[in-house]
Amino acid sequence: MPAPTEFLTYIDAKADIFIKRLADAVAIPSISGDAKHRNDVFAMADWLNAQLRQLGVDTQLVDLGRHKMDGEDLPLPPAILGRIGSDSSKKTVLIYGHFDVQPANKSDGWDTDPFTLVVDEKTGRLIGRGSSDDKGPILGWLNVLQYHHESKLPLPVNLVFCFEGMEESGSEGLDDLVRRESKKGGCFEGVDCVCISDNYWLNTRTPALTYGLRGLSYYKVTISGPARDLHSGVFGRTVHEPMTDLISLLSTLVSPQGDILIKGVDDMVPRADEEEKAIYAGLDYSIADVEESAGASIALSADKVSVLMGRMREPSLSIHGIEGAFSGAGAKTVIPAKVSGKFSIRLVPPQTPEAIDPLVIDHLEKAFAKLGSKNKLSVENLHGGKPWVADHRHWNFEAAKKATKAVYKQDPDLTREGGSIPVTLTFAESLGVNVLLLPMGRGDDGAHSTNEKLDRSNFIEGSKLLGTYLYELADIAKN
Ligand SMILES: C[C@H](N)C(=O)N[C@@H](Cc1c[nH]cn1)C(=O)O
Ligand SMILES: [Zn+2]
Ligand SMILES: [Zn+2]
Repeated sequence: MPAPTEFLTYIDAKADIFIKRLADAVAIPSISGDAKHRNDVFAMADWLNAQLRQLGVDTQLVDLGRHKMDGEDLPLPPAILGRIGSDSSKKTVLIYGHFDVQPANKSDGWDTDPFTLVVDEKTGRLIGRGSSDDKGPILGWLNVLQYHHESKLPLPVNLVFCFEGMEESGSEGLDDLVRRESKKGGCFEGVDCVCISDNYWLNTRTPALTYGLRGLSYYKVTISGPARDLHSGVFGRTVHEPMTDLISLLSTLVSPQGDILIKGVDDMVPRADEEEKAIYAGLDYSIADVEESAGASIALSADKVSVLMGRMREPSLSIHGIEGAFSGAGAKTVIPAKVSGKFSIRLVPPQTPEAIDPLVIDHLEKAFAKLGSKNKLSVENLHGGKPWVADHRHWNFEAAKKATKAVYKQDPDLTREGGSIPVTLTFAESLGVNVLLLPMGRGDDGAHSTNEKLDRSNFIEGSKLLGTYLYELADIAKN
């Protein structure tokens, strides 16, 4: 059964109201990685919970306990579990999304306030933190619900929702909840498949279905020594400087060409054969696409296949920042007493955080010993998640392919995502069902970056896509 034409026209007709709702969601700065914003993540959970309830979803807020972040003991934001429909003749689809966002400050280089959604009428861009990652896609599901609620039409499938507020900070507490609720009698019992809309097309033209994610291992390496910050004129060339040690250590991790220099990490991954390379060669992607979304001509290679493999099927190591370093305006002549370098490794099968941790720690300890410094080293793993790859020949993907064809009049690219959604593998393993990633946004949305946006057409056509996918699933269930 195709999606009713009325559904498609309804989504078009209500576009401005849906954009207003996205503006309300973006206005809540639900930054999970910043203790100062923890109340906002709670406020965002309440906002979303109220929206779901208004649209007929039976929900509960689940307390996930507490955790330590940057030495502070904090309450974890609740997960929202919901259900609408319990018709045993219909398929049951679990929808996951996250309502937390990455940090954003105007001073990072945003052109506008990150938490005020700007509708750029000229370009059709909806600009604001979380517009693409992941508030826009979550609101896409609300748009689908709203049509059915207002038209008093039953959904073509039963829906179970699992929304969390800690995805950008390691999904703390969620794995246990998913495992618990997947058991007999749990909220997820009877789920036939999972759909996650939380990644991006490869480019700006071709819709995508995604069957793989990289995992993640995030590290904080701290060097401390002096009892306090020191004057470089008084102590320079007199003491071991933590920042000098840290920069030396960080420079041993990865080459400027992206090769990971920690022994054993790159070697863990089997090489791609010609058949696999042909998959990457067939994707609608070019070096111009990567350079356009990066905003500069800085691709590591001129070869499309090697660039795509670097993003989709190889591990990568990125250095993110240095806590405790002087970063203000002016020229302060300080020797910082304690500095922490933050870096992460994106993992691919068969790598896991457990297998990578000892290699990283051993590497850092040996490299630090070589410096002959009297400072102190400590290494922490802040969070991690395993990589995931799914069977894209499954009926869950077939339904999404048909829906894409119906809405976008195009076949989707089949992609593996370079980013991570830690809970994906937990869903796949605990429920034993297929998981599909159905992205709403484009490759140039700038998720995690400045001026994050979602194109109006992706929000509106993407909402149609999510609804149409549910109808295609119901159709497959009947045949
Ligand atoms: C792909 C997804 N939208 C996303 O952005 N995931 C994050 C997850 C994460 C882990 N630590 C911090 N964030 C990502 O891939 O970075
Ligand atoms: Zn993200
Ligand atoms: Zn996300």
